[in-house]
Amino acid sequence: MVAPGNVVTVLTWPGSNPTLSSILLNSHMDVVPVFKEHWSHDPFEAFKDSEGYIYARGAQDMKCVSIQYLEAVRRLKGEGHHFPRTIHMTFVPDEEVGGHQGMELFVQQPEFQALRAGFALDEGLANPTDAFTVFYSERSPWWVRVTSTGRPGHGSRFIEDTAAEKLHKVVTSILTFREKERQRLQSNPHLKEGAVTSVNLTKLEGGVAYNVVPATMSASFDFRVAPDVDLKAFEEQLQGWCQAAGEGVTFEFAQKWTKPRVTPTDDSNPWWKAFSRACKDMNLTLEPEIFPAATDSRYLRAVGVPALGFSPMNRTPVLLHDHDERLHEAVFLRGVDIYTRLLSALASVPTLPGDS
Ligand SMILES: CSCC[C@H](NC=O)C(=O)O
Ligand SMILES: [Zn+2]
Ligand SMILES: [Zn+2]
Repeated sequence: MVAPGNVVTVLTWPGSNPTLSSILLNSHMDVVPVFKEHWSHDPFEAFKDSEGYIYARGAQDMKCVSIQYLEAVRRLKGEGHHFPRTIHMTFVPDEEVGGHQGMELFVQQPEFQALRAGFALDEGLANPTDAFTVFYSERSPWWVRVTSTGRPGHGSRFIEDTAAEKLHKVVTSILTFREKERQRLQSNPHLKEGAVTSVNLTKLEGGVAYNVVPATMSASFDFRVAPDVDLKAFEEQLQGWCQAAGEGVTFEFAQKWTKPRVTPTDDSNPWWKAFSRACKDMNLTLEPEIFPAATDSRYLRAVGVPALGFSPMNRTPVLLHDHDERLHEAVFLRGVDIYTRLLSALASVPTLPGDS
């Protein structure tokens, strides 16, 4: 148990050489809510239609991956394989709301240290093309609430220095920045979504009556900061926008990740070498990218475990968190084949400098 009511389940397949670090196959157990009325089938029945599409909340995010890990290990064991490195499967809670009651705590516990993870796989995203996306880093979620205070009064008057005017200035600064980043992404075909910083205005709060000018109003933003951004300078920029709007404008964080890490995707990283080699042997095309949102990989990378985000779903639209989340059975089953090969390769990576 990592926190009250939050359990991490670990399944272990011991390797033949216990001095080697292990392979961690992570997946989260929780899913996001549904709007049932917008679904073609009951989202909690895992209904398979006549074409072979499996409809379910979690079909992509990420029950598919948890089951594929289990099936790949089952197959390898059934075929009598035995690898040098231990394989652990971790099933964690709370990912969808930030992992604060899950992986964030687990990586600090002795039980995690005891796993001696050398490398981890975690979730990725579907890819609508023939290729498979693999994620080597993530953007940092910064959830920021800007609160503006000003002079109240009667709604019929030209009150000076109102909370709304100053909040409007901050909103404009931030949405102007948003547009700049959007243009930067749009104008450069080499840039993928995760390589620029995104922001959305997601909440506006304040006011009590039409004819009362409120003394305070707030706006909440979901920033996803690209991993190459200087975070100190970025926070100063936020401060600058608030200050420029006038007196009494402050901000606070509801989420603030400050330890972005990059898992190398070249042959200097033996795990990448084994992973990409196995994919090449299967004729899979890989598209390495930065994960646009946040997963538990960030906690693993931050404690020094190199991690790749990979959900083997090609020719599949990205439907996580969406209505009618679904996955074709053929893609799902091929994913089991893919993990079977990947695990054989990863659990056979020879002794590394950090091992023993
Ligand atoms: C920032 S904590 C929330 C984590 C969440 N992860 C999956 O969707 C996300 O919004 O990216
Ligand atoms: Zn997920
Ligand atoms: Zn999710």
